[in-house]
Amino acid sequence: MSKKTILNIKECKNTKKLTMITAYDATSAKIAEKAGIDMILVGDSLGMTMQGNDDTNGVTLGDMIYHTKIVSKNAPNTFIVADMPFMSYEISVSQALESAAEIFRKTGARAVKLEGGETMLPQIKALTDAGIPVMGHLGLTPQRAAMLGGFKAQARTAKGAEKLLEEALMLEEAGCFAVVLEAVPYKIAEIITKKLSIPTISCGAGKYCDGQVLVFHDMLGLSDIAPRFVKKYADLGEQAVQAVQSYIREVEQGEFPALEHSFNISDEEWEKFSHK
Ligand SMILES: Nc1nc(=O)c2c([nH]1)NC[C@@H]1CN(c3ccc(C(=O)N[C@@H](CCC(=O)O)C(=O)O)cc3)CN21
Ligand SMILES: CC(C)C(=O)C(=O)O
Ligand SMILES: [Mg+2]
Repeated sequence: MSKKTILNIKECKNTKKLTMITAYDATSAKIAEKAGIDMILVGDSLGMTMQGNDDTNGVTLGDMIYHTKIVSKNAPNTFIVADMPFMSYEISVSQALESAAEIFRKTGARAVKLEGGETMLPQIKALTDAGIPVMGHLGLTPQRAAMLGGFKAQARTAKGAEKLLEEALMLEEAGCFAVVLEAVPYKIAEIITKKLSIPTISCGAGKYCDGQVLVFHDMLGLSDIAPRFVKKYADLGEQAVQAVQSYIREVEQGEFPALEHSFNISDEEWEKFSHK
């Protein structure tokens, strides 16, 4: 399987559901590529999954570059999108261009994702004009959680839904090749999906979007947070604790390491040594 382009991704609208998962390190990148995912997101959710913070706002451009480089190297045939972290693009168009250029040059990401609607249109236009594909992100935009009153579902009023639809259309017009809709009612996401000609990617936006994204750690049961839109496909966190407990018990009881985990020496050499 070879690396997709933004054209391949756009073509998936109305033909094939797009699948996306986050990855932050070599292990998750290899697993995602081996499984055959369409796109990997190096999400700023790494501030929570990798760094153990309560939000994503502590993540720096340097952090994103570090993790995206590792992911690109270990998933060389998968389309990789890197999140632009908090305050690396909001200040000005030139800041956005410089930050995205650094990500693009140094990491092997094929696109960047940034959060926000109308106020980010100048940044989105400038990046796409400069040749850097942009994935939009609307609805619950975690970098603005403080303004939204927490990690709360969005567009649950008629007025909020109107605004969301308008902004989604603006993002398409500004040049985004796809847009993530996070934590919005599925009926609203369905309407937006029908009105846009670029793919919509659901993260808690229901089944009518053109694709879906989940955080690696959440779907594998390795995460502390559990938004209602996550389905746990495995319980690796619990299995890992049990495995470490078995290890502790076996070491303490002298069962591990056994002979099969140990190196031997030939009898001849042993004789020579032990008579010294
Ligand atoms: N590991 C991880 N998974 C994510 O999905 C994720 C991150 N980190 N970090 C960035 C944001 C934060 N996200 C979150 C975090 C919590 C809820 C949550 O607990 N929501 C509640 C309340 C919803 C409401 O009040 O409307 C829920 O029941 O889903 C939702 C999205 C989504 N993103
Ligand atoms: C949850 C997804 C959409 C994201 O932005 C992230 O992982 O950072
Ligand atoms: Mg993110």
